[in-house]
Amino acid sequence: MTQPSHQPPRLTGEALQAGYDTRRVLDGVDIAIEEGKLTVLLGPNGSGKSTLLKTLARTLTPSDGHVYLDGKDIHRSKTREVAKRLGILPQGPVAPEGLSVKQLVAMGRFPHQGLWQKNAQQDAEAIREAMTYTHVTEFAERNVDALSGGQRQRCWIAMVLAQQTDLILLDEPTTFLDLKVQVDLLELLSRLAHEKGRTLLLVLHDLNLAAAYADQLVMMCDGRIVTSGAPSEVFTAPNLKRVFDLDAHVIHDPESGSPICVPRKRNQPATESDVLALQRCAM
Ligand SMILES: Nc1ncnc2c1ncn2[C@@H]1O[C@H](COP(=O)(O)OP(=O)(O)OP(=O)(O)O)[C@@H](O)[C@H]1O
Repeated sequence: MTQPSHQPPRLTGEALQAGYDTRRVLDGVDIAIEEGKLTVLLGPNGSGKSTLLKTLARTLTPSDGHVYLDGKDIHRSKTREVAKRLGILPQGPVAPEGLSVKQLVAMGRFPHQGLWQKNAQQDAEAIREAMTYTHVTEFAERNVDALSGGQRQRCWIAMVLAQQTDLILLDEPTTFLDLKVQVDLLELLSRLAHEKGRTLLLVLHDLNLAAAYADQLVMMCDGRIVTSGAPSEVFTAPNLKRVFDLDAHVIHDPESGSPICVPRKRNQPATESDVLALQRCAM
């Protein structure tokens, strides 16, 4: 895939407070996304991962604090200027009705197309590459809304890749994908970071895939960052308990050394209310 032409971007958030109407979600978040690395945000449902991603990507304005992209306040920067540096795939995107896959992927090129300035050849090449990388070329002419959840997800990722930004933020990109495709996607994203120098920030729910592919893990709970660092440092049983309230053993993959969490079976005897709940399910 074409090499980005700029220096790797530096994205930082300082003392971020953000939320929705009167509801505060982020409560004083400081974060620096490492350049040319793959960083994964982990945390339980509702802990503020998407809110942080949106705030860093400029789609949500913080009530306090700042986000800096290459030293410049992102919320004071122009949309097109930011879109040339940063691409985001939000959670559960919806395509306009009747759009073909190729048209969707082509939407990723908008920051590169001025009113008077178009580079059709460069656009076509970026679209072709992104579709090849995500294995959606065979669907090119089909309507996005006629694809399966996993096929559609790959098309959205192709759109973000076609944008050819140095910084890529993806909110739960592996949703709907079967395990093999999840692994393929994470391999691709990892290559983009390590071979092409792109900076990636992902929200993932699969703890073991996150630990296997992330260079950096950022663990969140209740709108705050609890801990962050290399998986070998922070993917520990005490941290999993602290962040997810999960009782688990952490073992290590004999080949790669990556930490793996194995939830501990409780083996508790069924209570009266468990039996009643099972009976209700059987009715
Ligand atoms: N548009 C919104 N309006 C109001 N509240 C919202 C909105 N989006 C999220 N929230 C609330 O903000 C809190 C944090 O949500 P957020 O989506 O950031 O969490 P998350 O960690 O990404 O969760 P999940 O893993 O379930 O996707 C939650 O309590 C959620 O209900």
